Amino acid sequence: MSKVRIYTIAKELGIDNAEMLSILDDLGVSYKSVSSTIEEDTVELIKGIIAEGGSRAAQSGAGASTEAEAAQTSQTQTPQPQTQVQPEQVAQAPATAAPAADSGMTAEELAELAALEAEEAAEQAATAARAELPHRAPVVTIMGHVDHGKTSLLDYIRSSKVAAKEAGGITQHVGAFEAQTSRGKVVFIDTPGHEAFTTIRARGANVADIAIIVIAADDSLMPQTREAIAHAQAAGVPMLVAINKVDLPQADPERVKADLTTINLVPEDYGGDVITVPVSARTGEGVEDLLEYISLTAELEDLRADPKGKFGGVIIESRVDKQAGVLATVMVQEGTLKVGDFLVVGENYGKVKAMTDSAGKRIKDAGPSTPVQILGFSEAPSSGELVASASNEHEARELVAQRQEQRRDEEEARKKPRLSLDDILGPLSEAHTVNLILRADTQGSLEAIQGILAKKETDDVKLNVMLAGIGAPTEGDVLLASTADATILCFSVVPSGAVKKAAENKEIDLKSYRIIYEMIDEVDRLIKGNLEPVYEEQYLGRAEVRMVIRHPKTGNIAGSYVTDGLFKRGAKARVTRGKEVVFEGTVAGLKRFKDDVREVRQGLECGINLDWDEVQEGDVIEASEMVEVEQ
Ligand SMILES: Nc1nc2c(ncn2[C@@H]2O[C@H](COP(=O)(O)OP(=O)(O)OP(=O)(O)O)[C@@H](O)[C@H]2O)c(=O)[nH]1
Repeated sequence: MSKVRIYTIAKELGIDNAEMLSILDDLGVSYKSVSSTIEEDTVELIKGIIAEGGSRAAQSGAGASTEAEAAQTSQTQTPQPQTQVQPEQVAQAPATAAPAADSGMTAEELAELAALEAEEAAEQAATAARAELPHRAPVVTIMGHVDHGKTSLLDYIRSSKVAAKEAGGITQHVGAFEAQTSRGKVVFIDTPGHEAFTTIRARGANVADIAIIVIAADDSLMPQTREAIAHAQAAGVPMLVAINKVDLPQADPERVKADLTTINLVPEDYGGDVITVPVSARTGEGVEDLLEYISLTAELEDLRADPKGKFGGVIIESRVDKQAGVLATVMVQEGTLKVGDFLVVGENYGKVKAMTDSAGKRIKDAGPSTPVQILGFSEAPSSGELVASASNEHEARELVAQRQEQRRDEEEARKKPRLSLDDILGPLSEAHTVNLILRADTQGSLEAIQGILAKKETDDVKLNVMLAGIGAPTEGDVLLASTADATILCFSVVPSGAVKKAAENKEIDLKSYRIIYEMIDEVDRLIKGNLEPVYEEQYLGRAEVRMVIRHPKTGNIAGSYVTDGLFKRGAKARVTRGKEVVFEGTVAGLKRFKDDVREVRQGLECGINLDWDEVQEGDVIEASEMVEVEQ
């Protein structure tokens, strides 16, 4: 029985890939990706379903609908889902006692539920609104080991996919170019390499939608291949593997695929979901397939942007031309950029005096996923800086002033560190993960270290080895660490002065070890630092209230005698009268005679302020404190 690729059959049937996957889900057919194959029988079944039209959901028995149907329904409905809860309903919810009784929920629970529903409805509305936006072209970056053919691949695509007329117009490198493929436009970032990619990310921008990892078929996985993969994974960008140089007699694409499995990237032929495409940048073999896979991946990513929305873009690169002045390449991400617009980058602004597309043609406006070179900045912005627009010069200046003020505030705040809830508890949304970049002298040491680390993970703290590389750490590692808040641990390799300095500048922990167990101790410390602290109540002491001193300002003070242990200011206090606990609170103040003191020991008299006016002679106050316990 022959098998057919999912995307091929989708194309044949004239439905998009997402819908095809949805039908397969309904039928309970398992697949890895759109390039997985399915049996002819299944294809016949799908053809039948499509011919029957709307009966698909019924046939599945689960009542599930495809995305296409969902989209149709949302179009026929009012824009806001019917279940949406209006804010005033949320506000009223706590007061509606009757439904609370009916549903068995408290008023608070009902309010919480209503708030959740409102949030969900708002999310649905946002998703529905987004689904109405037009698609945009994917932005692709090419990464891989030195000499594996990144530049050659870009050159091949540029020379074959940029219209000949326009190709003549390319006089200089602008950092990105647009290729026309049979499935539409694809934008390529023209500076290959993972450092360039992560430099942009380190400034807070994500410019590439898809990463192509180029691996030479005669060389297979090399140190920078692993680095490139780690950088793409850290960015959460989908990857396609281009196995290049397949024209060479010594090319061994199968070895590349087998090697990929050793770093947990399992190619489709091996039952995984990593798409590998054999190509030759020299002969052009496989390049069409690669472009096809790029478009398929983009389709699944459902890339959309609003050309009418607020403009947002990223600086790809900039340079100073002796005659023209500052030339900056901007990737338009949202909205439309027009000649005459005011742009704000960091704390500078400029006016777009002239704009050219990546083929060197003068243009007046540019929509999403368009790289443009603009003239108008007085200072060269850095790649990765975000670009915003302002409607006039006044607004641009105001935005710059706001940013300057914000920066000063942040600098001030940094000078006097204040603990936030996040500092104490850690960000609530994030699981505790320790990100590590490992560098060692040999593959053997790396494997030994990873073996030990795998046993260190606990349910509470996960270790994420973003990159395990042979050789000294690089500046690229420091960049990666800075975007992922990772620690770099080196075993038997030492960083160069430049890398050390880069780590210092970016405040990255970079440590070198000669003894594996010292390195593991460090990991233990990192794990410990990420564990939620566990506190235990510990008894401190007991005091008897012998008289109550009325105090108009601070409230009543319990004149007491410490019969056991000690009392501390700030300790927890529990007051018992006879056998009954009458108050629980804190020791707000502690006095010996007229002086405020931190603690009072057994056998001494003191004044205890509990911030509670009902204390009586004869009450017993017990003090305790919460102490962190070793785990
Ligand atoms: N036979 C063959 N040679 C190729 C192919 N692709 C690239 N090369 C050659 O491999 C060498 C390196 O190619 P580049 O494109 O410069 O590689 P790169 O990855 O951009 O290298 P760096 O920019 O130095 O990181 C050049 O001599 C290319 O001509 C290919 O598909 N087949």
